[in-house]
Amino acid sequence: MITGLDHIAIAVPDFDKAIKRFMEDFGLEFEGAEDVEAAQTSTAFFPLPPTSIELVHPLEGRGPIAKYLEKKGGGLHHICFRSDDIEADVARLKEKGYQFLSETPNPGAHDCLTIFIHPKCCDGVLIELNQPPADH
Ligand SMILES: CC[C@H](C(=O)O)C(=O)SCCNC(=O)CCNC(=O)[C@H](O)C(C)(C)COP(=O)(O)OP(=O)(O)OC[C@H]1O[C@@H](n2cnc3c(N)ncnc32)[C@H](O)[C@@H]1OP(=O)(O)O
Ligand SMILES: [Co+2]
Repeated sequence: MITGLDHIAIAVPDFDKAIKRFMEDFGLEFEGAEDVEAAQTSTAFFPLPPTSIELVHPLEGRGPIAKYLEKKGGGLHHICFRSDDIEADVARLKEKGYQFLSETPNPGAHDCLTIFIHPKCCDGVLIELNQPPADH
């Protein structure tokens, strides 16, 4: 079951500058940065309960965010729904015809399991589902 809006992600061409902007100009709490090798992405989180802002930037210049930045320069990249049973939600949504971008969930930030639905399935919005670890 989907239980909340875990985060809203923004793709940024200058990671340090964007972190500074969200901290200093918008006054948000900076939780920290985390490189997610499996997603070839550097992430930075700003908790804004009950959700968070996630900044995403290419890790070592490669991966999906690099391609997105090449085309668009930056912008709102995806939204992420939190799930309490990601396998069940994936199965349920697959039955309805949603196309997932991997066969199974992969490691994401904060030790979550994470999987993406193709934007063409949701009116052009890239949707991530994640499930926090059991001890979260
Ligand atoms: C998991 C760690 C972390 C976390 O929260 O825990 C993250 O969130 S990491 C986030 C980075 N990871 C991903 O984005 C993985 C999923 N994304 C992909 O697999 C690709 O980016 C994909 C398939 C969405 C697009 O890749 P492709 O190689 O097909 O790129 P194209 O440029 O050819 O795009 C095809 C088509 O999709 C549209 N598009 C691309 N990105 C987005 C987007 N973020 N939002 C909406 N639409 C998007 C693009 O414009 C093309 O549309 P078209 O009409 O065909 O021109
Ligand atoms: Co995300």
